[in-house]
Amino acid sequence: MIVLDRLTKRYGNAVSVDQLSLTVPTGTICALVGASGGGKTTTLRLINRLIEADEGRVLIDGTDAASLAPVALRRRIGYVIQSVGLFPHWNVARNIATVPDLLGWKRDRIDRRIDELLDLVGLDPASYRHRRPHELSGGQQQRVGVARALAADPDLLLMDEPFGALDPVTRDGLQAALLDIQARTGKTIVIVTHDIDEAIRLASLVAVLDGGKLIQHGSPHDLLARPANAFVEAFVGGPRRGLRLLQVTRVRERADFSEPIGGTPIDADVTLDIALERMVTTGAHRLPVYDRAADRRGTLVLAAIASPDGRQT
Ligand SMILES: Nc1ncnc2c1ncn2[C@@H]1O[C@H](COP(=O)(O)OP(=O)(O)OP(=O)(O)O)[C@@H](O)[C@H]1O
Repeated sequence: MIVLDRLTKRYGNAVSVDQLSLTVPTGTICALVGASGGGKTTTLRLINRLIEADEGRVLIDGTDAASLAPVALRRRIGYVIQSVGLFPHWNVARNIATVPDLLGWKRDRIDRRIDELLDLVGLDPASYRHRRPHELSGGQQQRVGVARALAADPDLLLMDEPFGALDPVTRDGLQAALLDIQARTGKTIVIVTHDIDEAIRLASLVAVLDGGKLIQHGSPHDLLARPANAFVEAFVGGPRRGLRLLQVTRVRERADFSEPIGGTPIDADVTLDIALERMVTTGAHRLPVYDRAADRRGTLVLAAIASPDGRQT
């Protein structure tokens, strides 16, 4: 678990991060979002002490980060940035081995770890191990950046706009890869993004920052359903808030399990946007639903999707 406790950073008279308190439970992906200059990058850098706080503390599993030596901190926290920051004259393997080398791991352990990580991020070790960064696409470089950050098996991964510069298809693939890595490793991840759709897809906890202050935090559904103020409302949704709500609400929450109908069912675990898409493309106003977890069948009607509180009218 990571706890930010009244974290504050000033530059001259300007406050970049202002009394920021936030708890990120272990195994959670937390997205820091908000307008440009809101203090997202500064917060990330305060967590791994690339910059020092003027006030407040960062606790990593109960330990004050200020009490950890820099090498210990680097081992516990992986860091991925948009420009990747791979060393251009080192090959992929050596780039990934940066922190294990620093920690004095034995050669064969490092080699095993490099192959394991390349597999994890979806790059074939035999083809990519010896390439230099300029022989990789932007998306492949970003995958190597993630592998490097995970090399010493840190508890916490900090990612600053990691997929920001990539085309939508590559970005989509890397988001899926990150979700898969998180599911397999259970890492705690804090990611800065400008892209609210990325935050909604990846994070179970979204923190909205403005002027260095935490304006609201909660699940994507919380923020979309109950934005705390006009800033959050405009930021998380604007004219697409209703559509995004469909992306974070599951069919099971709106289906009626008392009256099943026949036909090929839709999975109760999929989100309402998928169900609506099926209704639009097939012209159906009701869909059969199957809830695998409870082995029950039901029905989803169009009116239940449109109703904000889930009641059918
Ligand atoms: N080294 C610095 N010296 C002076 N001011 C700084 C410094 N670093 C950041 N700031 C200021 O702190 C504020 C927060 O910056 P920060 O980079 O954390 O915002 P951000 O939310 O990450 O923005 P963006 O989305 O544009 O990357 C900004 O007003 C910025 O100008």
